[in-house]
Amino acid sequence: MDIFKVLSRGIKAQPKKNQPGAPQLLPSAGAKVNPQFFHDNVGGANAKRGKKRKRKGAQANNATESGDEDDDASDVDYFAPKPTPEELAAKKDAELKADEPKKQKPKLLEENECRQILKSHRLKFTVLAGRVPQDEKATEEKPPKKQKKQKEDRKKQEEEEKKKKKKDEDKKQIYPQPLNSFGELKYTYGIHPVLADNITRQGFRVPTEVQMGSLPLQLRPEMALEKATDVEDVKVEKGIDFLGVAPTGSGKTISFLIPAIDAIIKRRAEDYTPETDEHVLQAIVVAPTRELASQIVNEGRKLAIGTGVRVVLMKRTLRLVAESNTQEETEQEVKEEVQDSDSDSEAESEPEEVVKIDEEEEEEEESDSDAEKKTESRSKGDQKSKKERPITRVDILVTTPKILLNFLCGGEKEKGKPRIIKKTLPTVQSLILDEADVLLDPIFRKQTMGIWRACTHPNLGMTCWSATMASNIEALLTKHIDKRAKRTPEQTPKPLIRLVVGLKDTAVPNITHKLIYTATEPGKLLALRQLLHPVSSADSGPPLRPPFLVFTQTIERAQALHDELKYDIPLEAGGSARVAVLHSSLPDSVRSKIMARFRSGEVWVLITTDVLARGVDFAGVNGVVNYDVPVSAAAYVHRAGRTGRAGREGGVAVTFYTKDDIPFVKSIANVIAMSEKQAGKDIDEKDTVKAAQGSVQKWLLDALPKVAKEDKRKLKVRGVESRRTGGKATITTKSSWERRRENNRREAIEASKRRKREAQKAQKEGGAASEKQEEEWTGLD
Ligand SMILES: Nc1ncnc2c1ncn2[C@@H]1O[C@H](COP(=O)(O)OP(=O)(O)OP(=O)(O)O)[C@@H](O)[C@H]1O
Repeated sequence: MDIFKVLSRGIKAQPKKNQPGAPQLLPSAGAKVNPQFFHDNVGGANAKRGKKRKRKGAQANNATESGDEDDDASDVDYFAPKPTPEELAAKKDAELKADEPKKQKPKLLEENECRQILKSHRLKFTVLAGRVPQDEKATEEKPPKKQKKQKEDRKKQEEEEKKKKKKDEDKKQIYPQPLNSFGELKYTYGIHPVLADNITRQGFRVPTEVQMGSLPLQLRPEMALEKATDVEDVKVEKGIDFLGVAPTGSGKTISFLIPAIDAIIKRRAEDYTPETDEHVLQAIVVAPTRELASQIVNEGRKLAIGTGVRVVLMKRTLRLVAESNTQEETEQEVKEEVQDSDSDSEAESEPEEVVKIDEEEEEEEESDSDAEKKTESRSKGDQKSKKERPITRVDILVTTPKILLNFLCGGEKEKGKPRIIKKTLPTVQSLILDEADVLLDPIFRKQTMGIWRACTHPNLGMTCWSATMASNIEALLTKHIDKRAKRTPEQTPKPLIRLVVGLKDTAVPNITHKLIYTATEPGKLLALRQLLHPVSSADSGPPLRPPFLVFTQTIERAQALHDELKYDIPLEAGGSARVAVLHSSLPDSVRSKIMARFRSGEVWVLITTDVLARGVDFAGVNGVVNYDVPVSAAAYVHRAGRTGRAGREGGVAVTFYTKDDIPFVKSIANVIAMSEKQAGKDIDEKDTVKAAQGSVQKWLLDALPKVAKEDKRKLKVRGVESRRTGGKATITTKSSWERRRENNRREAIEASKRRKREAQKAQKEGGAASEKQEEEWTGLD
């Protein structure tokens, strides 16, 4: 046996298996095989050929990367004279030159091979906007026709257009180069070596599908499309706009951070002079919640180590380099956005908890800065000190929408007044929208659009990311990109390329979904307790292992559920410290502490609202419980996606539903059925859903009622109405009879207290009056 192993034994105490915080319960418990979700075997000889080439290319790159090339020792002359410094320098130069052709002439795959690889990983690229029309003249020169005939022609044309719409979609598909290994980032796409080393240091070995598809196009679009055919009208010299739709936990964050950081390093190298500031705001990442924004900052900082790129989280007290806005049209445009969003009824949206996050953030920020202002005003006066705050030096700014818009508008929104963007950010060349569908949803649309307008650089690039993307949001994005291109006709329009990984809008395909019906609200609590029970007997192999998240509809319900559950974990297993609650009403510092405790595995059950539904990455969350039904299919996808991240197997998503939820469960059941189909769990030969194997019974799926659009919209905004107020808003196992009895008792006690108080008051008043009378009466004396 290795003597060092023997000696080092006992230095580090090994935690016992069932001890609280033992490794099997830490958030790394999920089996991690491959971060990729899809690796289909696409049949045919071509597929083999594609794969073979891929392996060869990857091997070549790996060899270059690790410097493994065989050295031939037979050439070495041990007795040769020592080379002079000049000779050594010349040799180094020659070596560098020999290296150059490798970087300049990377091996690219033929389109056919790209197609096979992209297909096997279920990557689909479509050009949504910005194709440059090739035969404009031909359409202009058509001879005029008679009115009647023109009408008929138009009708025919419309019908044909409808028929061909699907075909056109396929036609617009393109097949760019995929990224076969992270080594290619350095040797083929020329990212900075320090950035490449940071990626390796994070332990990322294989690119996920979204990274495979998006990185080549974002880094070197012209190279990524070099071998693609039918792309003459896709002009990419000025870069591209990009829309990435990929499953939750598939690594979208580094897909947008790597190009952003690399572009900054390159621009800095090109433009640097001793007079210019090293840090110029060049990229903005917008995310809907503070938790997500600070997570992105952390990821960005890890990737930017040693590159000199500064990634900063936006705060109210931050001052940025900005120009005064001189465009008169801005006010009008912001108004237009509001009208657009009002008329848009189909948009997917999150419940008001999400809206609240941003608003409350402002309130908290306000209180912080108020305190700051007070101390400052004591010495120099409020206004003056505000002006003297130093400008923050930043390259990449990560922000929630409202806080940045407030900076651009010079303060909070005043009631009844339109917002005017007073400052612009002309240096920003890249705008990144994470969770773009919710940022472009009516909830955040005005703010997001305001930020977009303030980024006035003529070559602004836009990338949008989410696991779900409603078609109306996509259309809105396309419309605005087109509009922007029209405003600068002298520029070549950038194409908007969309990448969809797997099926659009489906949940994580590698987790188990469970729909559980309980007739009543108290029944849900009992069912959750049954799921929780295995927590205290970890040996029995529970189906839902900690750590897991429990989602409720409202803050009040989250709080109430926490009160009910906090003593359910035995003291020996950690007791009430194992259960925590997190929602937007809690102060920022408390939220951060709970997040840290959950990440470290100290908290096993985290009860929360939709504030944690999007983007937040807890690497090893084993399960998600939807205590209250999610308000939309998209909300289900995002909640369920907190588990099974980066390809981890074994995640479970349990959804409870009661009688009240039946009208709304169909869309969720459909998502579950589709994601199981996508994972290949329940497809028979005829490609139909097998009732027995899937989590959702087919008869149930068919029987569930369809919901009217208006009801769906209401549900998205307010959730299930009965859970907001009244008896059903509270969470308890007590029967309604018991609760009514308790209520009556409470009310009786209250009434008796009130009567007592009133009697005391009356007595006091009576006493005071008689005292006064006594004081005034002087007769006997
Ligand atoms: N190539 C990779 N190999 C292994 N792990 C990876 C890779 N890329 C990203 N990850 C890890 O996968 C996890 C999920 O990544 P990320 O948060 O970017 O997902 P996402 O697609 O943005 O999810 P969501 O839609 O929920 O926001 C992170 O912990 C990240 O570190």
